[in-house]
Amino acid sequence: MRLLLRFLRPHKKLVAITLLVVLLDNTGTLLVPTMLANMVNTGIATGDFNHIVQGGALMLGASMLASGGAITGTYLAARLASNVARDIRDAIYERSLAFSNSDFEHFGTGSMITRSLNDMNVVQQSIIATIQMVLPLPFLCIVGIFMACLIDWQMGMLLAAVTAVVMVIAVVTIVNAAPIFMRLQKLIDRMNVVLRESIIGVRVIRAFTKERHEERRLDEVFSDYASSAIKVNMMFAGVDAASFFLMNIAEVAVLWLGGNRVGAHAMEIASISAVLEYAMLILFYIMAAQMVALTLPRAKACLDRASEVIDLVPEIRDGTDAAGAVKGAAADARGNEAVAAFDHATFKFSDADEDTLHDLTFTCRRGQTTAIIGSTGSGKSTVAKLLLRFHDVTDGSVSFCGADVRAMTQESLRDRIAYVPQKAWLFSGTVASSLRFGNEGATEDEMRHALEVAQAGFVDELPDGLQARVAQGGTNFSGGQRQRLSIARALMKHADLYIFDDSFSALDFKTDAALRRALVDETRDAAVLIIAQRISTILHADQIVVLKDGVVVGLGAHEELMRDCAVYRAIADSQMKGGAGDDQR
Ligand SMILES: Nc1ncnc2c1ncn2[C@@H]1O[C@H](COP(=O)(O)OP(=O)(O)OP(=O)(O)O)[C@@H](O)[C@H]1O
Repeated sequence: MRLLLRFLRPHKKLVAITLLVVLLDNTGTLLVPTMLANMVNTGIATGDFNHIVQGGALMLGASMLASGGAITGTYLAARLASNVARDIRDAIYERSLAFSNSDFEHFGTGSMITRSLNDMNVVQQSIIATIQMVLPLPFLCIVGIFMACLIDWQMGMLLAAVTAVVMVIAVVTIVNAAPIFMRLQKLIDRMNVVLRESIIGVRVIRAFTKERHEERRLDEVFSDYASSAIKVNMMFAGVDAASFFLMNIAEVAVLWLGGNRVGAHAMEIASISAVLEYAMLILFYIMAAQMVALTLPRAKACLDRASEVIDLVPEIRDGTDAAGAVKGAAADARGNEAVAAFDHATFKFSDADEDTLHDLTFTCRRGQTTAIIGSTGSGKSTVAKLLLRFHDVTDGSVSFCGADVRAMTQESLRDRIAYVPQKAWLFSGTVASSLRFGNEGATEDEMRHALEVAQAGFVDELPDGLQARVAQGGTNFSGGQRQRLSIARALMKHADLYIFDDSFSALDFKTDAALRRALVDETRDAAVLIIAQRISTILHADQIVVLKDGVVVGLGAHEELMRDCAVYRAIADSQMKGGAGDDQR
């Protein structure tokens, strides 16, 4: 609820106008029965035509107020709900941008999607229904009973008694239904997770002929959802039937007592219809409010789930950029300035038992290429993630241009790093829009130059060239083409540090060598960090860091390592024997 109030606050004016319009709508609705009774009791009974015309005109005014209020109220309520849902979605997305990898893992991608889309739809619909059906209820009950009392106090009391009984039944139903709705929301989440996994992994499922197994798994979650949904609908049906039954009982009671009161000359005949209308109006609104109230626990669960995301304090927090502002670090004897430096850096994933990286010390210098090699799982990509602050070290430090990365803002740090991730991911659009992701204001010449350096000449051969379509994830390109496009995207950025995380693995040896040759000029004024599995890719690096189980077991140039580092020698020997080590530059 706190979250809802927080997001309603910027729309204070719209909230006030909407409530006022809904109030006018209900006022008009409540005036009509009394006006009708007066018109019939006085005008028709006395044959006073003027009174009938005046009464009719007043009724027309009240009806117009009610219907105008209803139309405007519906529009304003929908507008308010859409704005609030949009703002919460924006807030969820904005918060997710600050998430570290473990923050993301905490929620899961499927759940993040459900929270942003499905949950917010529920909230949006609930806001509209609450404004129209729940909020007017106290006003309608109090004023309706009051108007009935004005007509005849015994009839008013009868209406008050019926209203109280129906209210109690409604509250009991709502309390019992709440847990089922909560469960329903969790099951939607679960369906989303399982469905997403099956759709993304459909090729693997087919390749392993696991279709039956997946069908069973999906059927299980769908069935769970279906049985809960059936329970809910049974409850709705029960509530519906009970409400109509009570409405009919109330009608009979009003007619019976009304008849007696008219017989006793305590009330006029048309007043029965006015009280009856108040009874029906109040009971209809209680019934509608009850239906809406049944869904409110679900909306509350959705809001709570949004709060969990929005109020999560991200694992990675911005520094002030003041104390540790990037000031440039000391240069080495050859005048190469330190860009990124690991100083006894240790890192452990929160759910891991052991350190993933342990006591790392090395420096990436401007104008130099540093390479990291090691067996799979040795922690190479984690080094890149620490530099980008997707995670923070658990001990020691990582600094960038002389400042501890934790003292910088994430934006100022990442602005100065160009990163080619291990898994080349491209956003849907065109080749040009993909490249502009790295530099919004890039000219066509700049894009062509980056493509040339990245050996992505194939773009020129596409019928639409730079305007060629890129599917989501870049799936309409081959793995090697994707890699080259994502390298070109990184090159669009003028950075202090270029990180290539296993970015040449899908390239043939010739392209790999040509690309690295072209990169030398392109990255002359920056530090380059290449993470690779192939010796041939890193052979000419100024320094090579050899990782084994998260520990640096060798640091130096190729020849030194071949001489002094058994792990490096073993990797090189295994690749040379396979012929992969031939440098084809
Ligand atoms: N989110 C995570 N939670 C827990 N452990 C993780 C997580 N991500 C990676 N690891 C573990 O950290 C270790 C290092 O992973 P990393 O991706 O850095 O290895 P890598 O050397 O880049 O491997 P590869 O060459 O296969 O890409 C692995 O043992 C991996 O299981």
